[in-house]
Amino acid sequence: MTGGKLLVYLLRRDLRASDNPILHHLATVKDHGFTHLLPVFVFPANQIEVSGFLEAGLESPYPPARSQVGKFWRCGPHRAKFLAQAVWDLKQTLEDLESGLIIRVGSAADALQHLVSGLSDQRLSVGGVWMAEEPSHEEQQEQASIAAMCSANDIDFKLWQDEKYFVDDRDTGLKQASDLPDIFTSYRKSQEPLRERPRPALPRPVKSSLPEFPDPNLIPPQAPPFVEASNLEDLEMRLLAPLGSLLPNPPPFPEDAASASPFRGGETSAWERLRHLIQSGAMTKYNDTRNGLIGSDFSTKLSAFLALGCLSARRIHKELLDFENGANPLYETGEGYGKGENEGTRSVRFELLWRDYMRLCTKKFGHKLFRLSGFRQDASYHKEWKTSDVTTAKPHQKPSPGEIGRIIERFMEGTTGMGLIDASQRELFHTGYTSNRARQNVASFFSKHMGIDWRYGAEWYESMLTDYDVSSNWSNWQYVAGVGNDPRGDARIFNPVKQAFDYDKEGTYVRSWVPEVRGLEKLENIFQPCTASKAELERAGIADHIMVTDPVKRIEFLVDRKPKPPRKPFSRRRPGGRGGRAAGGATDNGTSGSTSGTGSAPSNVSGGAPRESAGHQHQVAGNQAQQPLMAIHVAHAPPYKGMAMNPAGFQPHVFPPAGLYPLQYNDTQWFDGAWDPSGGWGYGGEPLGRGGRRGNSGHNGWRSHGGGQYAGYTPVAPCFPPQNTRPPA
Ligand SMILES: Cc1cc2nc3c(=O)[nH]c(=O)nc-3n(C[C@H](O)[C@H](O)[C@H](O)COP(=O)(O)OP(=O)(O)OC[C@H]3O[C@@H](n4cnc5c(N)ncnc54)[C@H](O)[C@@H]3O)c2cc1C
Repeated sequence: MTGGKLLVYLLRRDLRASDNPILHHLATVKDHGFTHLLPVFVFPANQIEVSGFLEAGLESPYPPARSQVGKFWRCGPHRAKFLAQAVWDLKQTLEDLESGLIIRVGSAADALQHLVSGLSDQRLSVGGVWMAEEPSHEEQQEQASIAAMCSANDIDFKLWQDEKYFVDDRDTGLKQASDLPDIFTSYRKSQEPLRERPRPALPRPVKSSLPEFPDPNLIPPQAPPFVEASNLEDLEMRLLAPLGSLLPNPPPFPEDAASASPFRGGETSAWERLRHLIQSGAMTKYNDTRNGLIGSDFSTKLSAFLALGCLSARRIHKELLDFENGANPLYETGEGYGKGENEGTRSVRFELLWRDYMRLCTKKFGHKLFRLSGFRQDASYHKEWKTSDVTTAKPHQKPSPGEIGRIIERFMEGTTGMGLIDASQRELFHTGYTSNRARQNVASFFSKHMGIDWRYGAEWYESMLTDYDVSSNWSNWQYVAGVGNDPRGDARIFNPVKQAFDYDKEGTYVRSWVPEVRGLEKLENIFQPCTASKAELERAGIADHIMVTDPVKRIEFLVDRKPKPPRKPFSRRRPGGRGGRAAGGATDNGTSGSTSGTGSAPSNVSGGAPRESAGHQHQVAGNQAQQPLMAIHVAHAPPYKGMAMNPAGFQPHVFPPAGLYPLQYNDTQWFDGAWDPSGGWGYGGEPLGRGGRRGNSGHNGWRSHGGGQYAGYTPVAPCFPPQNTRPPA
């Protein structure tokens, strides 16, 4: 091919042939100027351990791919395997198109330099390197190093717009990244109606339409000290071999448990999944089922495909459009075929916009994504996070760094003694997946109940999740940990016991992944085994289990048998106002709430979600119909319960300015309260108006706290003036 001009296309998270702007361009535009195309995928040594590819006796030039804070493998076995399958699937697809893919390990810049030098040795010229842009810090650094390498070798370098998002970057209306609103709802509103926003998906190139793949004999082999994998099994084996045992005491895989996301990596499998979701009606039902914990079809399970770019968000949208418009007979069997957008398809679009938003946050905040204090610019925010690192722990830290280290280990093993958390952590460990509902609870428990440096949790997720995505993972962790873009910050705390009652109504999920509790009968014991009587624990054979003898946290929670008092007639409830969401003070995602007095579970302890549900009102109504008879039990007598609050500095009848103020319950937990001079205290929803009614009964100013569903909380005078939380908004 002397005299030919070769284009190297470096693939990263765009592992697909369909809706791929670079392949589409090469397949459809005549004058791109290249005679040959060499698609390349490099397993990046800083993110994925590549020592399994070493030639015998040689050492890696790269440090182990371990995380910064917890020193976990950055890419654990589930994602490594899924990624290997996705890369291999793309290789086969490109071969079917009469092209191909070469697979390398190391740093992308090193690998490309080696290829460029090797190809020039053969007097073949590399004329260009193209790749799709990624917004995250390391990927940007990688782009810069490849651009520098190209410049040094006099090669054209082109960065393409990454087109795997729902609303294309060029259509958001944001002039620059810093224009992104800090509240998702504001961004969403600026993009609605979502169904009309995405650009059309690009077709898959047809056979022989791509520039010729170079003669394999001319392509230099993998640079030493590494060797190439000979087939998919070999690739998987080399990626998995160095990882060894991930935990000192890994939980055994429970009998009868099954992965909710048992899918192979790759574009082929992504399409199968997408078609199944539409044909089976699962997409249509999505809004009703999305908070499920068990089974494959309660949510789409498209996240891992999206994370690696095996599927683009706008391709999902396109298939949904075809279904809604009755334009593809393949989807005829799906409920609602040809009947336009339904609640399910609308909600899926909504979630895909959340994904966009997380990526735009990465663009806006850059490396702050990984910072302990998160996106917050707020100088008054001084939370002391607990750590297992003796060099950074505060001298007065309790538990000690050593004890925190052990707690983190138990968190990863799933033996904290908190059923929902342990079930989710074991599911994650065994399968690489856990639901969004479970993720929210896990992140909240770790960062808010335990107060441990949330980055350990985020890094563990990075290691374990098959669908790990830098923006979605770190932004969601920040959001739940109260340092990201959740306007409620520290005020949003999930009560994992109440959440288990709400979302694991029969205890099936916890029983499934924590088999030790299968012998217990009562739900409250399953969700927190330490609450069971000695006799019950002995009968179940777990009286000496560490989850029982030394739970990392106890959450006082009463199952109250008292019937719910009648609700205030709707006409007598105050409209609008601040605080909770739609009736019941339910926060995001239809977390159930209650409008009644003592004896009902205050929904806001459980809090909302790092995503709102497009159909939350529907869900809330559903939950209210089956109001759980539970109450949060406050461990200490509430000194101000039912009294007019007279916070320091504020006299009765001298109302403070509108804004957010902290309230305290249980001596340790902090919540925000929102004061609205027109309506009193609201605490529960998003105070700055994400829709919905106030969370509590809030009327008559100070007095409002004592009644309503928040009767269990104890506002105490020392909370004022605000401390340990953000200042009034
Ligand atoms: C602490 C925490 C960490 C998370 N880490 C990741 C991660 O690394 N990768 C990841 O893809 N998602 C992450 N999520 C978001 C969400 O939990 C998963 O996207 C979802 O559970 C994947 O299952 P699904 O595909 O069935 O989702 P569905 O409910 O079917 O949603 C459809 C798609 O919308 C997107 N989506 C849904 N919710 C969110 C969200 N909150 N943020 C961003 N995108 C969303 C996903 O791409 C998902 O596939 C995290 C959430 C939390 C609370």
